[in-house]
Amino acid sequence: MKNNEVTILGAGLIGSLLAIYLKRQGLDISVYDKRPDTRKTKYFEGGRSINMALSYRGWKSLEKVGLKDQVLPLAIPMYGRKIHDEHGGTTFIPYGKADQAIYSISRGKFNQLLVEEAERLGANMHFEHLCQQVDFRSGQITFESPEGEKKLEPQVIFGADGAYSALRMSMIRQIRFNYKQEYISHGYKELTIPATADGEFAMDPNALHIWPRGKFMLIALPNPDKSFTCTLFLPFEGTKVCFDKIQDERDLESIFRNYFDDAYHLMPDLKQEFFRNPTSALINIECYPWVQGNSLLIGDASHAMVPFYGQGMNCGFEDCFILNELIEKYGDSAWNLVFEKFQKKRKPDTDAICQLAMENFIEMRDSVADPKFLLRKKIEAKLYDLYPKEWIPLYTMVTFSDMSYSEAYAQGKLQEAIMDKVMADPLITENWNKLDYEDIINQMETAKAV
Ligand SMILES: NC(=O)C1=CN([C@@H]2O[C@H](COP(=O)(O)OP(=O)(O)OC[C@H]3O[C@@H](n4cnc5c(N)ncnc54)[C@H](OP(=O)(O)O)[C@@H]3O)[C@@H](O)[C@H]2O)C=CC1
Ligand SMILES: Nc1ccccc1C(=O)C[C@H](N)C(=O)O
Repeated sequence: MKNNEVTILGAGLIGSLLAIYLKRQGLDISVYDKRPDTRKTKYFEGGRSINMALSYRGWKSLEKVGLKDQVLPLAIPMYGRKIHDEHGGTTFIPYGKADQAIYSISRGKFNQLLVEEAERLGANMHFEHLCQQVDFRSGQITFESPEGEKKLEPQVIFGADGAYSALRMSMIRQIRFNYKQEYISHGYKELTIPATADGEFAMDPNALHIWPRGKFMLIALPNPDKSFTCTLFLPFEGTKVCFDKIQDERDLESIFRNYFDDAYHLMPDLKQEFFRNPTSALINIECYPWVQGNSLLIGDASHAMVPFYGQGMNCGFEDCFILNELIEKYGDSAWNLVFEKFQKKRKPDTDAICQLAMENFIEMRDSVADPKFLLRKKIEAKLYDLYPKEWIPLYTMVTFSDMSYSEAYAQGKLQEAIMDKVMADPLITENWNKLDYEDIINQMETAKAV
């Protein structure tokens, strides 16, 4: 049956925030998710969750709908990376200026908060509804639900149903839909560092901990219950240290004692968790167009990225913010125009952040262990101090600003080329304080003008 409803597929972080934005526009919203309602049933996430890092774009999108203060208690500020070397030593590398942080947050409670707010504003939430397909000719969606098969014909459909989107699958069957997916060679495993016996954090809670080991790494992000969610990233196969080579507890112990000894002593449940939790894959998805008839893909459904920049959620939230601005500008009866403007504006930006996320893996697992990387960061921080308009470090543009991702990417590449030249000086370690900073800025201005 045709109706005036707007239907959102997926009640994940993006689907729920989108429902909040659209309810505030006064629209009639129904959200359908294949999962059970996690507020009513104990739902096991499957031991495959990675903590997210909320940053400027995410906070800005939450603030716009009045949610920042409610979310803050769920989040822990991390002011920089704490690098753990193989001998148990640590180095701190700040993310930005002293008061700039990214915020560790886990998906469960945060998602519930967004679902509750959407419902409070009047969105109709339907759980255990698996979207099977969308027929673009009739505009009909088919769901499988506990009451059996259901068919709906909403006015507008948003696919916020994640990396394995059913809406996108239906679009793929249409003509001229470009689609690219890539599984990277590494997978991940969720592990835990629990609170200590006296109920404290086992490590500094205000940092993102990294054990960079070249081709692989372990990371840990803090939780409000004083535990850390750790994620081990290893190649699936083919290297000395890979998931394939960890067949039993002895293999596991030997790898942890060799490479992550300080963490090993903080992980009493390592063996159970390692063999119980699944090894999950990491995928990058780019596709276009995002619009088909009355339907639009948004969030991971249109641009699933690897997690290494901590931008997947922030980018999806920014999608909602930008879409909302377009609705405010063109009205909620001009969906075709809004969707067209949205995909044209957003696609270069999501391509840029997908690429940056891939590149940040190499930085996290390898570069951060190199003393020259630290020096490079120091020089860039000084340039930023001296010339705050002319030189903004890439990490700052992506994480602490809302400059478009594509602009940040382009500017970042110019800066990278100039810094490569600066760092090539064999005497750089002794010279760095006496560098001709003005000349570096002039090089940047020339590069921008070309
Ligand atoms: N920390 C983590 O472990 C995770 C983090 N994220 C973060 O969230 C960000 C945004 O994710 P978002 O775009 O909201 O996607 P999500 O994957 O978080 O949410 C999509 C929602 O739609 C559900 N769904 C999937 N297929 C269907 C279907 N056919 N019918 C109905 N519902 C369906 C999913 O259930 P189901 O999940 O059961 O498939 C999920 O609840 C990501 O970029 C990432 O940063 C996302 C996933 C995991
Ligand atoms: N949340 C994550 C999950 C997995 C991997 C990385 C992150 C990060 O946030 C990385 C951070 N932005 C960094 O650059 O140090």
